[in-house]
Amino acid sequence: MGDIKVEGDSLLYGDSFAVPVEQVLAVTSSSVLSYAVEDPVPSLVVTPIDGTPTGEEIQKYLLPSLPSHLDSRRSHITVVNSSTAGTQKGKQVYDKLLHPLLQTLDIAHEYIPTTSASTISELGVSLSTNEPGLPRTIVLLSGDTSIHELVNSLAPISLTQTITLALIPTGTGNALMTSLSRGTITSAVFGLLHGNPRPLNPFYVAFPSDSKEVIPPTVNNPDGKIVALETPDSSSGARKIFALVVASWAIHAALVGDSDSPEYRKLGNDRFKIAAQENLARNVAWHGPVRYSSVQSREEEVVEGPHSYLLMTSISSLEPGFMIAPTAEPLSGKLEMVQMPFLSGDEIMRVLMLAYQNGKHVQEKEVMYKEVEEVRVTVHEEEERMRRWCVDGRIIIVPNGATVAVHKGVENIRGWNVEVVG
Ligand SMILES: Nc1ncnc2c1ncn2[C@@H]1O[C@H](COP(=O)(O)OP(=O)(O)OP(=O)(O)O)[C@@H](O)[C@H]1O
Repeated sequence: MGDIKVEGDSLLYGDSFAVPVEQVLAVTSSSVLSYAVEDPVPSLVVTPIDGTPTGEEIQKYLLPSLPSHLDSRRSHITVVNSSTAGTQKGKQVYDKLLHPLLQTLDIAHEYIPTTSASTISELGVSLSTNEPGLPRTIVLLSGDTSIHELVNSLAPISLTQTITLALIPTGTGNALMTSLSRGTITSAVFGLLHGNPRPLNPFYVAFPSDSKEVIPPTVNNPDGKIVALETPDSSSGARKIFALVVASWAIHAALVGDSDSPEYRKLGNDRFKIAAQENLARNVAWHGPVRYSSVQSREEEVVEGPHSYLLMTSISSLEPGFMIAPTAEPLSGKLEMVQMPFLSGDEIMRVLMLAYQNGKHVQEKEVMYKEVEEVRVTVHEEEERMRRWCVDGRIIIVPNGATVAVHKGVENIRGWNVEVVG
């Protein structure tokens, strides 16, 4: 028996123990749940207590009852581990931290480790064919690509259902969770326990029905392939892809596309850098009018081009330090557009390097930076490589003369309300 309280940087329980507060995950009526810093993943530590929480500072750690999304009587909880994500530590995160945590809190759940590149999409599809029952909570141990795949595999439904996603960043990039200040595994687990679900509000890109998708090389298919672009609502005309991070055309899409091609893959980790250098050295311009309605004016304006750079995003930093859209607010539904006219490779590089200085590039006269409702681009390019778009890393090729529309965030995804807890 004794008081349990926060003093300075420690959580104290009588004379028995002290835990650094940043390692505390939760204080329940019978235990302190914290983690031990271990390589390569933290592990759960459960310390039984029989004391009274005291003081204001301890409030944020208290877990008097389970939130609805973690209460297995009120939600169907599935943990999915994207096995190949990042450095493949998802299984250890589950074994050492998440599974013991869920067990200690008596949270019944199913566990699905991915066994192929289609496991996540299959889960997404199955959600609409299952009888509607309890609301679904999906804890996803993954990077951004898996989140994109899950959201984009949801089939249309007529009666709205809600899915709560709890994202634990085990991928290479983790741009979405980093932008939500939950970029570490333990901060995300803290968010899972104490955070409230908020709408994901993904923006979307509508491609014409005769667009194609580049499927990157895999072990079984080392050359990759190009297929017709299909989405779950393909029958209704335009192909809508929901985006969590980025949609781009021009040099950004070109270098992402090149770096994923079989030739560049052989270059290993340097491939993105080399693709960037080579694209900058080409000094080519992309042609086609960019029509946009800014939130400020709400009227359609046109930039005729030619262009070097066009990127739309809902998050501020695509990678740590690279602040491409300084005023972006993740989950807000807001969409920012960054455009540059045709510039030399050296100029593009100079301007983009300013993004590493807290997004200073937006003050340059060459950069157009706007919060937009919608951007419509009509692509006029003969060469296929100039008609490539990038959506969250996927490469889509549009026909010459096609118009691509990028629309700000929406709450409803083909009938689904997808929320993120954190
Ligand atoms: N067992 C598996 N075999 C083949 N592909 C898999 C398997 N498990 C997952 N995948 C695929 O690998 C990709 C992993 O993407 P994920 O976003 O989780 O990690 P990442 O690519 O390392 O991170 P980021 O997208 O943030 O850079 C997804 O496309 C997923 O479907």
